[in-house]
Amino acid sequence: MTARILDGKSIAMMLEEALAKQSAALEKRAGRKPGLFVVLVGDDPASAVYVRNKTRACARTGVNCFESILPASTSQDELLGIIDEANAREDVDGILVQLPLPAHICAEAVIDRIAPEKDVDGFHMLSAGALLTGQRTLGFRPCTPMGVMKLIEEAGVDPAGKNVLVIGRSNIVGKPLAIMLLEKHATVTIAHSRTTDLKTLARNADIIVAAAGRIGLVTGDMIKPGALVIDVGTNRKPDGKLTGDVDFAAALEVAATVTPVPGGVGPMTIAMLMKNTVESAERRLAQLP
Ligand SMILES: Nc1nc2c(c(=O)[nH]1)N[C@@H](CN(C=O)c1ccc(C(=O)N[C@@H](CCC(=O)O)C(=O)O)cc1)CN2
Ligand SMILES: [Mg+2]
Repeated sequence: MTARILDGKSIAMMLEEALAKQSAALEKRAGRKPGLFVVLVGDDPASAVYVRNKTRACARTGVNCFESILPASTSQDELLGIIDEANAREDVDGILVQLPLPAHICAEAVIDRIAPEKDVDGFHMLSAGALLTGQRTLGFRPCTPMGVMKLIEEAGVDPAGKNVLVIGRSNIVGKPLAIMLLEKHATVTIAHSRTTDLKTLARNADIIVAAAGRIGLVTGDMIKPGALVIDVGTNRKPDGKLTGDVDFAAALEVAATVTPVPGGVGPMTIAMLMKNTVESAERRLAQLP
């Protein structure tokens, strides 16, 4: 059996084409493009790549990108001041602070300083609460879980009644994704570093989402034949190449559908960021007197 490879890059490009039309129509009504304010602190090379990919996606989707690239020595108070300024700007619909931040800065304090109506990363406490309580008109949903849900839909799999194993319990991926899957009536198990017998849980799963950040975590013998396997991992191998958490070649032999790394979840994350930004601009325009 050779699984279908779900091409996140081309799905993301199709979504971005639709968003470009939506933002062009919005620009005609509002007299300005949607605006995204992107903050990068420090010199983490991976973060620099992700921010560059986001600014390119802004260009493709007709979103104005305002970049604030700050040295690693930036203080928390300086950063909070920059957030306050972006919160007050009329031409900024979305604000994102690229994570991780340098160790001397408290990420939670910075994220919660972002005006909730501009929290297009969906990391603010209000967005998390809205997700947990199923409110769709308040806050935003985090981009990677949104991208995973879209990939599941594109795979033609309805999560209702399915056993889904989410490996990883981060605030960015595992926890919000579990809530979104529950909303779609899946039976969700969250596995993490203290989970015993991951193999038995995985063998029972109709859908596996691997988001633990460990090369080779999901091996072929852990996958139920015919399962959908979504790989959120972005790990660097010693040769510098990017790889996921799943043994991709082995998964192809057992699963029905598998996402690749690169070219799976990553581009979907960025497309969903653009979606949230355009949605924020729509909401803010609708509230003008
Ligand atoms: N403020 C945020 N910080 C972080 C987030 C986030 O959603 N918001 N998520 C991750 C990193 N991330 C987005 O920022 C992200 C990671 C990977 C990709 C991606 O497109 N990956 C490509 C490969 C890119 C490469 O060559 O390195 C792929 O998988 O095809 C996009 C976004 C942590 N921080
Ligand atoms: Mg990917």
